[in-house]
Amino acid sequence: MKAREVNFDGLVGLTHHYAGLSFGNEASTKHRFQLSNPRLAAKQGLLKMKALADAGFPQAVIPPQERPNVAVLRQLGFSGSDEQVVEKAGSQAPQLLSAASSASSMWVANAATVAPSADTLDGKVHLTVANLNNKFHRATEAVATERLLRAIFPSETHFCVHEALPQVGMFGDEGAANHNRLGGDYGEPGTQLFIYGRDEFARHAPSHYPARQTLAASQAVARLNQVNPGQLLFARQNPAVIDQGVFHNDVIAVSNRQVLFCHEHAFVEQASLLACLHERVAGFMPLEVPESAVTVKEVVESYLFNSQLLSRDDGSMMLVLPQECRENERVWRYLNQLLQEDNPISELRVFDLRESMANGGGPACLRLRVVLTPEEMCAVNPAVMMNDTLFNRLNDWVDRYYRDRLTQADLVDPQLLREGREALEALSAILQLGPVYPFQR
Ligand SMILES: NCCC[C@H](NC(=O)CCC(=O)O)C(=O)O
Repeated sequence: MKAREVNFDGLVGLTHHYAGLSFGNEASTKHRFQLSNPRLAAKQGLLKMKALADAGFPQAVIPPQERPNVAVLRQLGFSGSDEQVVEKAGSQAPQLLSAASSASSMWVANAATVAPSADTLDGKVHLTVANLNNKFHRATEAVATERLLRAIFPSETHFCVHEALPQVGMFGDEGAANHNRLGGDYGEPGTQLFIYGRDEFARHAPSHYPARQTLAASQAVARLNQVNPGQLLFARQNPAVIDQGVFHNDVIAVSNRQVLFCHEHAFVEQASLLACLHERVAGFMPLEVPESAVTVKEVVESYLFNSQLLSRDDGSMMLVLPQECRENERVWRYLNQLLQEDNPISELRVFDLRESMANGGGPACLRLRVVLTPEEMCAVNPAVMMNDTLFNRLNDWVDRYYRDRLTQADLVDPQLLREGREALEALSAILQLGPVYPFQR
């Protein structure tokens, strides 16, 4: 039995809403204050998980975090009972209540950077939690993410979960969204390609939008994860595309095994990076999309590269795309042409993820890839693995607890806080997580 890639998808939380919190992420800015539908959002995500599990791709789920985050509001000076804290924040600083209520932990590609055991010096699977330092609402995820990952990967024989890097801009780290692994079979040592947008020492940075990932952070993550130094590469994302809304590398590139599917403007000195990958990766196959076929603007609108490239046993690959790709004529034409060409991609699969997409999160943002050997797989908390039973239970759970409309103004409702806690109490039992949530302690 060989190692397999397991996709862990974030389950959308009960307070999913559009607050325009992410400067540099154009979808977030564009949909600020629009009406959201948390129930639909959670169901759209669950349907993707179920469909991929049914198609034979190992699939698991990562639960949402407790929101509103009362502790962080207390840290900002709001006081009284939990309900009073929320009420005061809502009336005095609604934007802070929004940040403390964001369901952004759903985008688990930003939860951590993972190193499979085939790549590490101690032969364990390493996961370094991302500090998400660039955005306040996201930086508050790190502590709870660590706790959740420990509940999902409890075995210290097989797994090593590292706390996030220091919370400072110099070490801004956004996790797996800026990390690619290339190679042959999943269980063989791979080449880990870390992508950064900012190098504080060299003063490389875009001019308009922030670059969230730094080189210093990527290097620290590689050290913590004990990646064999011979398997490491660091490359810089093109600052011009960050300024066009490519706030994470997974908005402009996706890799799987020997394939790197990316735009021609994705990286600085792209030709030499690809030449280096040709030397390192046996059978390396770059699929570079030219600007003449799909512009960077169209990339950002359609999320073409925020797709999942999944391997079948016969070596062929399926590309999992958001429906926005089908709705863009030029993108869809390019994709159908790609299917005809000589490459492993043999199927396109489209999902409606509109609720998440409107905040800038596509199929790839919603999943964290973890390569596991059969033995490591057995050491994962089995209750998080997606199957018919879990799918039905989670759907019922969503029906029972989630609202179907939410605006920023609703966040102040103390009933939402109570609903959330009741729901997470039930969820932690379904997923056998133990008392992971702050209100349970
Ligand atoms: N990988 C996709 C991450 C999307 C996420 N969006 C947000 O947080 C938007 C939240 C809001 O604006 O309500 C981000 O930008 O980090």
